[in-house]
Amino acid sequence: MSTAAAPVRTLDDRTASELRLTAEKILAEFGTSTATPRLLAEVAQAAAGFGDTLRHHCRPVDTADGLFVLRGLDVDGDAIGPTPSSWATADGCGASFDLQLLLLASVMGNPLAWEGQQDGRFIHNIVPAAGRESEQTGASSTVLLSPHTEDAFHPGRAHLLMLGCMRNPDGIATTAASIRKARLTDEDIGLLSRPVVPILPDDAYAEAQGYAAQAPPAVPTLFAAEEGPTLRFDPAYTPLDEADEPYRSAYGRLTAELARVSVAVSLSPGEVLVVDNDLVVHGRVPFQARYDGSDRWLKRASVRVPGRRSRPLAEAREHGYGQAALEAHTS
Ligand SMILES: O=C(O)CCC(=O)C(=O)O
Ligand SMILES: [Fe+2]
Repeated sequence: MSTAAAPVRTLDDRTASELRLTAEKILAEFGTSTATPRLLAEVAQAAAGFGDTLRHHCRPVDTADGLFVLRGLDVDGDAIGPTPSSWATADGCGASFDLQLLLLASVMGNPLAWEGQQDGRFIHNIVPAAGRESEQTGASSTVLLSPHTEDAFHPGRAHLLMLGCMRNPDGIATTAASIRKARLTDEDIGLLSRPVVPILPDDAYAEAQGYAAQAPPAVPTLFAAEEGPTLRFDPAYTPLDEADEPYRSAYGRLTAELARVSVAVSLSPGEVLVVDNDLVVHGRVPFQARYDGSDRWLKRASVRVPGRRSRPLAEAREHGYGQAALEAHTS
């Protein structure tokens, strides 16, 4: 893994304060960042009114890195208060940043929420939680969070994943590996483009894991989209032992290639990592949680980009394990 510099887009002070003031005006009106229909309508309207500079910074990922870091947002480490001890107790914490992320997400596309994850919230809190150290979810810490496509089990998963940093005192890195940088033989690409094994719901979705109405659909790992290859990859939740040997070894070579091209992005407060979820798998290096209010704290938003054709059409027939993605704005 390298720490090669990720592409950076820096908001100038004026644009950053316009974003912050807009968020704070909405907060003052509603008194909370809880996404009610009225608040979402106001967010959509405000997002549509932003000028060209902000819009330009929110343009699609445009390099083979498959990601960029947006800089210039302001996070006041004292004002945000202590890091919450779990997502469930994070309501109202960092509310201005929640709304700034929601506004940015609304400029980039349509923010997504899941009924079954973090109670349907549009902005998730990623904090280490006691007792969950070794899970493969955002709440873990002592284990490597293996590289994965976000919500890979679902056809309605995000096109873009945004990770905004509130606090990261030990500089713990998010890892990111782009399929556009990986080198694979045509034979491996052919093998991995066939639907052979399913991707099961991850541990953040207890209800979906109990879904038994229909069998899990086999899905391809790689897809040749018009603009280049895309991937759907979550080895921790892929029953690879159901696949034949040639497939398993091709999968192993893909895993090794992703490790080879992986970069480490250590976010500082106010930085937002934007990852193209069709190009890049992300993860996190292990760390020791403190559980004293000073822990690493990220905010996460998921975005659908209307009209994008980066995925197999057959995904439209998947059941999604009974999970529904909720879109913030009717488009
Ligand atoms: O904590 C991180 O850096 C990434 C965690 C993660 O995979 C996520 O929030 O989706
Ligand atoms: Fe993730």
